[in-house]
Amino acid sequence: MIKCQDISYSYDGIHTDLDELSYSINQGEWLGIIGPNGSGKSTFLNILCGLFKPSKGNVMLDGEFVTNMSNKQIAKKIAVLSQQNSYTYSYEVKETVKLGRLAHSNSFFPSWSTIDETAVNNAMMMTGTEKMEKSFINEISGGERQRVFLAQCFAQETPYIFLDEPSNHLDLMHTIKILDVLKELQKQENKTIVTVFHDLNLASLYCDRLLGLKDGKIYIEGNTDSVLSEDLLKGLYDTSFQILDNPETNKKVIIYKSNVL
Ligand SMILES: Nc1ncnc2c1ncn2[C@@H]1O[C@H](COP(=O)(O)OP(=O)(O)OP(=O)(O)O)[C@@H](O)[C@H]1O
Repeated sequence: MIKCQDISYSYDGIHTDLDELSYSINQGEWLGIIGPNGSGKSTFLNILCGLFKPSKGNVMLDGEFVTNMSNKQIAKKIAVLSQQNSYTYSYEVKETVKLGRLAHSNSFFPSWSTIDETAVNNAMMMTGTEKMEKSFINEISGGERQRVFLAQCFAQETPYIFLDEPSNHLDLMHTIKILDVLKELQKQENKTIVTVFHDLNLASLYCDRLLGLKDGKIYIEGNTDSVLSEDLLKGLYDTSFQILDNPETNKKVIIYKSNVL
């Protein structure tokens, strides 16, 4: 379980980018974080996993203060896909996925076990990256690279998986394939998933609960169906939506509305 209490964050020490946010994420649930650009979604995610230290408040991960945990201790618990993954090096795809196993090595020069090899191969199968294992990551497409970084997260085999816009650059088939893999991991291995979503239909389909941020504060939160209401979404995004029920899936369908058509 992750519990954060009164966390605030400022990038420049002047403006408040997250404002006294308190929230809990339960074991085994899929939380979607939604909200307009600049509302604090990525900042919140980075604080939850210890990448950013809050200027105020604290985060507890399974009963321990994140700020008291080493990077390796956190990496054994949380795999993170950031919005912008850097690849200033030109590693091969499989070498890049293997970096996900560093969290589990106990020495500076880690030995490679069959457990590591299996984890990497499974992660590459899950993401459909196995056929490009010898390609260099600076010589593949944006969507292929996104799947490589997702594979790196899966290879880390952590109980928590945090993904900032996982469908970035992915075509529709790969979007569904990856999100289905995550749903299976949640159901079968009780993993806790936290994803930032801009596509509200994906949030509707996959998330158990939604947290809507606006101006660095919690604007709405609750189970997915209760958050996906026309009034609440209009207030969150300052634009209108139509919401229908899909009788086949029992999920809400969000119809985007143009202001000029
Ligand atoms: N590196 C930075 N330096 C200064 N301010 C930043 C930095 N990164 C983000 N901010 C500011 O912090 C606030 C929250 O940004 P954040 O990236 O968390 O928003 P977001 O909800 O993830 O946005 P998006 O949907 O555009 O990805 C914004 O006002 C943004 O301008």
